[in-house]
Amino acid sequence: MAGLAGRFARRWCSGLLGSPLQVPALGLHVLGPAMLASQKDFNNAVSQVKLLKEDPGNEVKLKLYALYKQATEGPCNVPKPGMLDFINKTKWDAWNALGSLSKEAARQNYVDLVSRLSASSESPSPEAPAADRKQPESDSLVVTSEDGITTIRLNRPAKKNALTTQMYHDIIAALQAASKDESAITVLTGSGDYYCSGNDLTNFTHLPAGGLEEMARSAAALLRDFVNCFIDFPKPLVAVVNGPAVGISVTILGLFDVVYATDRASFHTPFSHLGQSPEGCSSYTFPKIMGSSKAAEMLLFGKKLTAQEACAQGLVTEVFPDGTFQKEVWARLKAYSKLPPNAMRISKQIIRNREKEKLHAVNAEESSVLRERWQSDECMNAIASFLSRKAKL
Ligand SMILES: CCCCC/C=C/CC(=O)SCCNC(=O)CCNC(=O)[C@H](O)C(C)(C)COP(=O)(O)OP(=O)(O)OC[C@H]1O[C@@H](n2cnc3c(N)ncnc32)[C@H](O)[C@@H]1OP(=O)(O)O
Repeated sequence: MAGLAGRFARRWCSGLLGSPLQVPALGLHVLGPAMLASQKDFNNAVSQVKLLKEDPGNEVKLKLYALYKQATEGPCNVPKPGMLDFINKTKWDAWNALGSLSKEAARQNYVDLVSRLSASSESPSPEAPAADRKQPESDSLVVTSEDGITTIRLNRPAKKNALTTQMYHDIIAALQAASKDESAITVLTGSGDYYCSGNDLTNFTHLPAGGLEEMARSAAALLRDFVNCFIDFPKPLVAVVNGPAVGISVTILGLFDVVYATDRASFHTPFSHLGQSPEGCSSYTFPKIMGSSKAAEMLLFGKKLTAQEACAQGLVTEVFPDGTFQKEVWARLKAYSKLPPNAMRISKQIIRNREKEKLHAVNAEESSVLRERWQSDECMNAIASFLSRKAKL
């Protein structure tokens, strides 16, 4: 069996390497004619592929192959190979998946992909920023791609990774980019001793010209967009909870596929203490995950769970000793990231899709209730109290 698999792998690789290489069906650029790559750029890219220092892997080679065919011959125009002709059928599927993409757009996507591959194979950093991704506006978020994993890291350790308004925008952009990049898995984690202390409470102190009402309106709109990105995220989404988690960083865990936590982590949703109400679809996901009374204890009374308790309630997938947490979790994720990405994406779709409509409705309702809450005396007093250092949760 192993011999057969080895022969298959060798044939598969040489089959692809023998052909000019190529983009994801996802992430194809739709560009105006003025921005498209010339034939010369394309020819250069075809030559460049042969000079790549590292083997880009079969997935990428397949993309290169499909884009090359589309760019040179147009939409797939040959009969589908038989079921048992694995290699040619896979190549045909990849080409056929490009549908009616124009030759010019395929050429551009091929050139872009090769340029990303060349840049990453020249990068000296073991955890290089994804070359095709616009980096976040501030240093408070760091996005990297390596080994088939895109990692979105909250990077404000001095403030326990509290989420500023800019960070919400940057996370939205990072998730949108990750949904289209070549990684198989996306991870959210934190720098320093905390995973995240939730919404930065000073966000509420930057009052716009329209006053409190306008602040609440725009925060509710941003919250809704932010949570929608998690609901719609198409690839496996993993939380690597490296320390305590508070507020919205806890509630959105119900929208992740897998949650790994250090035994130092805790999970705290002190909404009533803050005069606020649940968000991140937790009013729906938490009762489903842990039952209504356990969910009520967390969401109404702000009961803080230890990592072990959160795991027993089903909010956390697995807890690791803090000393080996990073090593164990990343080794496991690297192994998972080698699994066929399309199979994982499709399986996630089957698991999640029937819930999506419901989750969007819940998100809309929670955001609208919070819009009112943020204008309440209870909420204003709690935030003033935190800011004046009278209260710590
Ligand atoms: C678009 C808008 C969407 C809004 C969505 C709504 C979400 C709801 C929520 O997320 S509710 C949860 C809000 N979070 C909190 O209430 C946590 C507040 N923080 C604390 O209680 C504590 O800081 C702590 C328990 C997280 C950590 O305590 P510790 O004693 O270990 O550390 P410090 O308090 O000294 O914190 C270090 C500095 O970090 C600042 N900081 C921590 N968390 C926040 C935060 N959420 N908002 C603002 N600032 C925060 C803290 O003030 C310290 O700053 P300093 O060094 O300048 O004093």
